[in-house]
Amino acid sequence: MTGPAMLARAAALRKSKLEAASRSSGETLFLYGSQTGNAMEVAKSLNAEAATHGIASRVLALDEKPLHKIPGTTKAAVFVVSSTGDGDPPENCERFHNALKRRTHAADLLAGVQFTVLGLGDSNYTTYMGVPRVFTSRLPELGAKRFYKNCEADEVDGLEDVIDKWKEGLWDALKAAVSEGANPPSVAPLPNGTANPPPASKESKLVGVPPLQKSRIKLIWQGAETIRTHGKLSSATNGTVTSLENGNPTIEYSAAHPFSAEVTAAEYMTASWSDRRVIHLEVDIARTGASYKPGDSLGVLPENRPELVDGLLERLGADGGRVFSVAAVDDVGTGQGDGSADVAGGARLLGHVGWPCTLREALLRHCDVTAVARKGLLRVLAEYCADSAERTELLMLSSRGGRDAYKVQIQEVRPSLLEILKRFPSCKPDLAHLLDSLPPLVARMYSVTCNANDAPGRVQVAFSVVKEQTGDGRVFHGVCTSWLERRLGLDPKTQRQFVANPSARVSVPVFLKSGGDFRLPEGLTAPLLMIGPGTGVAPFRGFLQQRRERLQAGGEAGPAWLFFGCRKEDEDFLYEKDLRKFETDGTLTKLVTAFSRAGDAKVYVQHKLSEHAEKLASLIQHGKAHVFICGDGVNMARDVHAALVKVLVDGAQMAEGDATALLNNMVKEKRYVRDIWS
Ligand SMILES: Cc1cc2nc3c(=O)[nH]c(=O)nc-3n(C[C@H](O)[C@H](O)[C@H](O)COP(=O)(O)O)c2cc1C
Repeated sequence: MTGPAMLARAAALRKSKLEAASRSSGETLFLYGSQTGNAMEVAKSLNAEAATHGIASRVLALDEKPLHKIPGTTKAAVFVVSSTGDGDPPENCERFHNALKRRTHAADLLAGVQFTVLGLGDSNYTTYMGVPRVFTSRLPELGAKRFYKNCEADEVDGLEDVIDKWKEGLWDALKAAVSEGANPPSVAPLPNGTANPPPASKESKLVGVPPLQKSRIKLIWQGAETIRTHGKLSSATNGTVTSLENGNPTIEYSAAHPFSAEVTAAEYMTASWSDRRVIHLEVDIARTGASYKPGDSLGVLPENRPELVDGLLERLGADGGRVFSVAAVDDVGTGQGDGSADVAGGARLLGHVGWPCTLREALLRHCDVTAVARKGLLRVLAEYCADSAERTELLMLSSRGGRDAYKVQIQEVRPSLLEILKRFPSCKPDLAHLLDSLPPLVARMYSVTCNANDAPGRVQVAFSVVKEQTGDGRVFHGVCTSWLERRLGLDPKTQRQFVANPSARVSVPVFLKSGGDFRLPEGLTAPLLMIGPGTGVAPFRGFLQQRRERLQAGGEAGPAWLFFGCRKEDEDFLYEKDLRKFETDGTLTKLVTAFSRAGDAKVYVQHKLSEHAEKLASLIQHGKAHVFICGDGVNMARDVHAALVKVLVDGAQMAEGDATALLNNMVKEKRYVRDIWS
């Protein structure tokens, strides 16, 4: 037999073995990649619902189960994935997503695995369904077989209805998929509604209570010794554990592996009398050896408020200083809980917590305890109420029938986990179940606002201190930005600025992330149209520093326009001095400002675009301009897009359809790039 024939035969043999292995065994998985918790909630509730259909399954974040551990152990997989940034993978599926994209796998890597993909996205983003579409195209290329239609749920249409409709056919298809071959794994079907004993009379009137998302994990309490053997630093006094690297150019830093960067400068950029606070922050990254370009972002890993965490520990009656490891509840042989063994069929559960660690560390740095409580979490909390009225109330809030109450009492009022537990005093949740139900505390991304050569060894970012009025008149403080403000010792009332102190250095855990297509075009000739209201101006300061550097090296340059918007010239004109200087030294051809609160009528950047319709239309149509939009709010991006269509209609007498087609084409050519957040 020739070499290639032998290889082909070996591959065929491997494929049939794999197929046979996963036909006769292998589990059903709901795998999610989720940044803000939607996909996680959907996957967890699908997993809980599967039990009501008699299907035994497991739910995992994608990075809890490496790609190479899918074949052989997995029979059917339902992937529920979203995108973040500009078509970027959520933090908890970065590794899986990157592995999936790699072109070096055997074409039959996933032979025998059956799948379907539920993508969550928002069609306002340029790279709509960026990540889910990687899954829908790569899984079959690697030999996996689709057992049910894929679905794309768009935030614009509302996720729930689309997902409910898609779910209708899912269960029969999944049952058929898992029962193909011998010994389908199953559980006795549970009655629809609660997965628990017959409800009390008031409960029985509730409509659409979701099935309970069972705990996947148990906690294994350990001595502090474990921490030392895993090379982490521990502080016996406050029970916190940190695994932050302090500078090693060979390491690639990421959310899972941040760098502890010293703060070198920080100051308010907004007036002392303004209720809006924007902070310019600079950190030292010289020791990382990392490089970046304008358009990239700095990820910051925040901490919850210590008082909140201590209050939670007290309410839970738990000792925050105790160290724990994690094992799967159904773990039989593996999962020694010592941090070295994989658990649950090759998965490392609760990977985002980075166990072993203390309970306080987990709640302080790894679990989000202030996010809007998901219905799945409320359903879990209901399970631990001794008082039946409290249980019924929590079940109602988690139910389909309680949709309006959930909106008002949970989404609008935004109670933290501690506030919910205080409202339901009889609730004594199991710690493992609670930790497994809390969403991860994810990194917050801030656009780099400088050019590397203008701030050697440093990175600068700008961020608004987030505060929102809640439905009951309190103020919700953004986790990361208020943590940074506190950590920097800045005081908005006195406008106290940060002063670097060598004997009391302040550091924050960070990592850099590529901006993808959000880049200053090569060369100088293409006209630039930059639209960045508020902190959306941040990347453009970097673009303009980079452009100035290129201009100094000589060469013909096309025009560059910047549209900036804020409330008032003397209140929140971010980087005013720098922007004006760019205009006077010729880096910027024109700086157009929109002050929304300067006069009687609100003026925004989109209004200013219309004022320059003819010139802008010519730059876009004939000059092949590159258009960049950056800023807070999907609405802003939508309004600016509509204004650009109008610019082409009014300024170049194009038909509306042609104007839209031109802009869509520019998106494809990467000449129209947006970086928006909400
Ligand atoms: C900062 C940010 C960036 C986003 N980027 C994209 C994107 O590039 N493409 C897309 O289709 N949806 C994008 N979305 C929409 C999300 O994918 C969508 O809201 C989804 O429901 C979030 O699911 P998750 O909570 O599981 O992460 C973005 C949302 C945010 C907040």
